[in-house]
Amino acid sequence: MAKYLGQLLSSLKSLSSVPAIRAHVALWTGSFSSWTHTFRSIKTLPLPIFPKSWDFSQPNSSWGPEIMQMYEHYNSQCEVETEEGEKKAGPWRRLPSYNRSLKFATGGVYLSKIIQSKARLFTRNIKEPGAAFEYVLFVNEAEQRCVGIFQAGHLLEGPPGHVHGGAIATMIDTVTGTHATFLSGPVMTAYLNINYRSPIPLGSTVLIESLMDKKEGRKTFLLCNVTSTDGSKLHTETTALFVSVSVSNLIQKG
Ligand SMILES: CCCCC/C=C\C/C=C\C/C=C\C/C=C\CCCC(=O)SCCNC(=O)CCNC(=O)[C@H](O)C(C)(C)COP(=O)(O)OP(=O)(O)OC[C@H]1O[C@@H](n2cnc3c(N)ncnc32)[C@H](O)[C@@H]1OP(=O)(O)O
Repeated sequence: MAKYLGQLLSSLKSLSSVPAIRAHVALWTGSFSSWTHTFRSIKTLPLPIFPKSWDFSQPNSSWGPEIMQMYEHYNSQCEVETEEGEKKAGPWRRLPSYNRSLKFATGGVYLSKIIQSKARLFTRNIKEPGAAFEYVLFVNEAEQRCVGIFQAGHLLEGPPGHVHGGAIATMIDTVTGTHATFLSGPVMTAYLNINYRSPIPLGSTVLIESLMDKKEGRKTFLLCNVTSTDGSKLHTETTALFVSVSVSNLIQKG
């Protein structure tokens, strides 16, 4: 087990220099900037994972005008132009999103003994575009903020015509969990304290904003609001705690 885990982690680290998957890998291996700094010198690498994986955080035909408008708003701030007309990274970064975990480590080592080959990320396992969770996440490192733009599909109904509270909690966990991982490396949700203030109409798009509250040792505390996209309507307020974990302990427990 230790041997496989070592291969997995070294594979994750090396993949940090492949731009298309850098953000995804960083979520599993620690803070983005520290890894890019450490592995900046690696130029050519094998591509053992996600060779054909679909990045679900890009627009599809089911996206309505509201989610598209919000997507454009943040995406346009991912790359900005200097006064000299040169392009450079902007304050926001779009996070890619895949429906599966690692399958192969460097050198083609098959990881099915560690990660079930049929495992799929809960929010990305319904194939019909627009039917369930349509969302995209952006992170702002300087401001320690993360936002999710979420369009709720018809399969997420709870109260008639409105989104199920569990589906809302899932999206809050997704945004805050990703944010906490970005800030602190591998974490587990210890609690989500959610106050539901007003229902979310099915089919609508909402903004999920996660803010860093404080860090105390292994504990990362976050605040998260779900609002209408113009900010005029508050749907939920959440306080969340994530606890840093060692990946090897987690796998051994499982
Ligand atoms: C390798 C993990 C990778 C996780 C990856 C996460 C995100 C990945 C990013 C991108 C992937 C894409 C999407 C992600 C989408 C969603 C993210 C999902 C995240 C989850 O959905 S994850 C599943 C639900 N989650 C659980 O299944 C946790 C079950 N649970 C446990 O596994 C343990 O319970 C644990 C680990 C939480 C702590 O256990 P432990 O033994 O490591 O540490 P310990 O108990 O000593 O606590 C240390 C200090 O935290 C305080 N503390 C602990 N719990 C507290 C509580 N509830 N309230 C107040 N304080 C609490 C203690 O009081 C102490 O505080 P102090 O140090 O001050 O004394």
